[in-house]
Amino acid sequence: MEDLKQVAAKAALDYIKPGSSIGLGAGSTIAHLIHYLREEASLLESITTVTSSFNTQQLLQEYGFKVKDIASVSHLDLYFDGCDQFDHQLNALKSGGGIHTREKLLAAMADKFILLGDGSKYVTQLYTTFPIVLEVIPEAVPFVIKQVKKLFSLANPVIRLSNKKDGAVITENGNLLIDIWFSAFPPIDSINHRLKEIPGILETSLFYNMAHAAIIAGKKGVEVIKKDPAYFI
Ligand SMILES: O=C(CO)[C@H](O)[C@H](O)COP(=O)(O)O
Repeated sequence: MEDLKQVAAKAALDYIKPGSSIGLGAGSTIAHLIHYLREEASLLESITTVTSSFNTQQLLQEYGFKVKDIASVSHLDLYFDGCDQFDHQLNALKSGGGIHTREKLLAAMADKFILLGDGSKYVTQLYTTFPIVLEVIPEAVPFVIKQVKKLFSLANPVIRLSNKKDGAVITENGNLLIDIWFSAFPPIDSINHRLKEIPGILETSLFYNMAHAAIIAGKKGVEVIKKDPAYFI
């Protein structure tokens, strides 16, 4: 059977011009895109890449792409990333990877932020099957948990634990992750503002009003969904 993530990744190639600066996120769809980019000699040699993901960085380096450090970049032509799910307004949850702070940084510096995935990721509205994740400085964890419970009666905030070692997951920035499980989401246009008023929270995994377009592959083929129909990608 055809791998739809692979189909979406191949379609993304049409939007990448030689010489451009490209940000790449995490996951299997992005890995497929990198495989396709490698097959295009004019792109492999000319594009500059930067990534939010350790695994993606390993792949890019193995294939000989030019990879810049995030700290040396303030602008990107394009940022491609997968997600756990996204809605009709292109609001996305990027909760699984635990690297959303870096992902959001790269998404924010790109002229065009394009989500990639198979059709299963596209939902009418975001479901609570995924948590909203907070990256939190270690000293603030008990305070943040208390404040989240006060702010949202339907929230269950839990520290993300590692299943590969004893203890909590520690992010690349030396912080902890708090998964907030909701039985129902509060209005999503207010969630980020409300959470980010709590001192100690670095970033949330809700990418609200950030993506410009999404390329998804389903049984009926590839669909490009644009936030603004007049938007050119
Ligand atoms: O947002 C993410 C994690 O938080 C990843 O981009 C997403 O999980 C990748 O998914 P896939 O492997 O289906 O491309």
